[in-house]
Amino acid sequence: MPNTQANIQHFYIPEDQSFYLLSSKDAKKLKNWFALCTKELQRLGYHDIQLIGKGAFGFVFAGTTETGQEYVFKFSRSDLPQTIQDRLEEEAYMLSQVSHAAVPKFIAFHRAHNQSILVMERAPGKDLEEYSLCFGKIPPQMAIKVLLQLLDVFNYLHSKANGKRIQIHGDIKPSNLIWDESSETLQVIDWGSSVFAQCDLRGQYVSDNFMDLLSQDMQTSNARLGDVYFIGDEQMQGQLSSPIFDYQGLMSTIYALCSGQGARFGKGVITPNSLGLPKVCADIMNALFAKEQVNRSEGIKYLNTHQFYLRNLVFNPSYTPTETVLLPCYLSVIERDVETVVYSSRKSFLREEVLTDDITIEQSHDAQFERYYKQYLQGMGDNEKAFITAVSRLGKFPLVGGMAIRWDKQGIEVDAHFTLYAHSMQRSVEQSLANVITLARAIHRKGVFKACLFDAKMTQHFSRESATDIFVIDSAAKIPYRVNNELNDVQLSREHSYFEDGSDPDENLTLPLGIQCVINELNTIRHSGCIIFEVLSTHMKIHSSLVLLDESKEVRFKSLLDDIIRHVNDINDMGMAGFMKLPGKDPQRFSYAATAPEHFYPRNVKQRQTNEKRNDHFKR
Ligand SMILES: Nc1ncnc2c1ncn2[C@@H]1O[C@H](COP(=O)(O)OP(=O)(O)OP(=O)(O)O)[C@@H](O)[C@H]1O
Repeated sequence: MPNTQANIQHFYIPEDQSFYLLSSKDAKKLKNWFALCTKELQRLGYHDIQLIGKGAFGFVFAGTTETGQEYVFKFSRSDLPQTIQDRLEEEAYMLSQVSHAAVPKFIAFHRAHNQSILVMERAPGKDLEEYSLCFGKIPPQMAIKVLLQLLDVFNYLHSKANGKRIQIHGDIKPSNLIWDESSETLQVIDWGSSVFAQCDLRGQYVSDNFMDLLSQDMQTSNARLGDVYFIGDEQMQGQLSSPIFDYQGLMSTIYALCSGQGARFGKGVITPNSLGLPKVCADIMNALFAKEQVNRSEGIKYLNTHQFYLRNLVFNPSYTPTETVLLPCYLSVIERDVETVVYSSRKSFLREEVLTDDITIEQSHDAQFERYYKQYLQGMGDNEKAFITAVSRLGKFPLVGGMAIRWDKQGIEVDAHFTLYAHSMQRSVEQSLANVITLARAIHRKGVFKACLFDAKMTQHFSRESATDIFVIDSAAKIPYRVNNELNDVQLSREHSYFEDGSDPDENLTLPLGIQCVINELNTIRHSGCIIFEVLSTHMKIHSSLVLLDESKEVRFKSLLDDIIRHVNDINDMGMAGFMKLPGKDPQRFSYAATAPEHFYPRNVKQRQTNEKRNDHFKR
């Protein structure tokens, strides 16, 4: 088991280490590495090389062959332990075993200078996580298409026909499904968790003969963990590998896509019955999410025997359910590329939860498991995990701002302000914000949760040789801000300092008096946003997203921000400290609610459609 204590060092943990938050040395190393990969691929005769994705294990490039075929090159991260890097070769082998139209073909596996590269065909389209971030919750008719196509892949994968071994994918989730909008077809990628199944769907050992059974250690699971945000109980508990894993991944995927979330944890609050799905689909989802294994197995059986019924469900393309905006997001006048990073007080949020070891599988060397630990999800209840995950998802939009949620006896009080830099994503962002609120309403606790979203491209970096040296300050270093008069009618903003309720456990950096005085004076000028100081032994970062709301004070505001830079070398402590100011009118209040209201796809759509058609005809 990884040492939890050792992993929990900083409170404000970015979801993913943004390139823009790396020290200049690390950023240069990564840039050089990308350049090297690109050069290497060009040398091999590929053109139009671009970085198209990154995951926990590696980076993915795309390139085109001389004959115009598009390939994908998956590089393992060179900073991972060798045992994990070797997994890419196993992934290549498992992919090479698959021959299905919905799976990109394996091309080659190379190892050069300690660097492994997996080459495969490029699946056309967008991965479904990105798709759902762009367009929000997917409609039920699309969900059914995704579901049926995945069942078709499973049908092939899990079959023993023609001497084939039962293979499981083991990591079905939105970002591993590439959706081609024009043909409405999907392709399944990322075979890094794929194994040959030890059991079939009925739980019978899979083996061709008796001797095989004797020679195999049937007590030890060969399962890979998959993504902890999407896997089911069987895989999480390290049971023998079976096709059940894929059905759990499938249902988590459909659930996440239909609810606009990035995980399955919220299913007890944003229930399958609240997603606007046809009742039969919600029933199947409920069965697959059931606590009792027997109900889950029944659900899979039902799903497989009722595919015909699902295929023939009728939807009304003009039907759009009404949606309530619980928290608005404001659109910036200018659209631009923002590298959003979320810093939140999730560590103190978790600290209140009882830490229990709910994982029994020996997974200490699994990178996914590390990620789970790093994000402090282990030991939390499902609703809390869902809430934290929903906040993290906000960081995937070009969105800046902040939010403070306070739980009290009557419910929650929410102070928030968000600005979105891509107008087309407004619906998706507002759905994600609504999810944060719905999940917060289902959690009973006392205290405050705070989250700041800022653009990592605006972060100011300072470096020094060692912890006892002073930081080198570039004369051009400036804390950026923008001026906005649009919010002038808003009442004086409320400050949310992380110190506001006395000494905050999330704060472990003591700022020098000079900076504290500047912050106090800044607080008297109408502005919103956040400023966060992060001091490491040889690297210091000042993250910010400041909006001045009183133009008449601009000269003073600017000079105070310059004063902060001047005082940087008075800091003789390490850790983090931050301040957030929200322009909030009155904070919004919401009562507690254990679950979202029920909502199914309306029945008799066919009849309504026919009536509508008849009326249309009549009008003509
Ligand atoms: N064959 C492919 N065709 C198109 N896009 C691909 C392909 N393979 C990978 N990608 C893109 O690269 C991203 C990362 O790839 P992949 O999921 O295989 O990496 P990983 O390191 O295993 O990620 P994870 O952390 O999800 O396990 C995908 O989400 C997808 O956008």
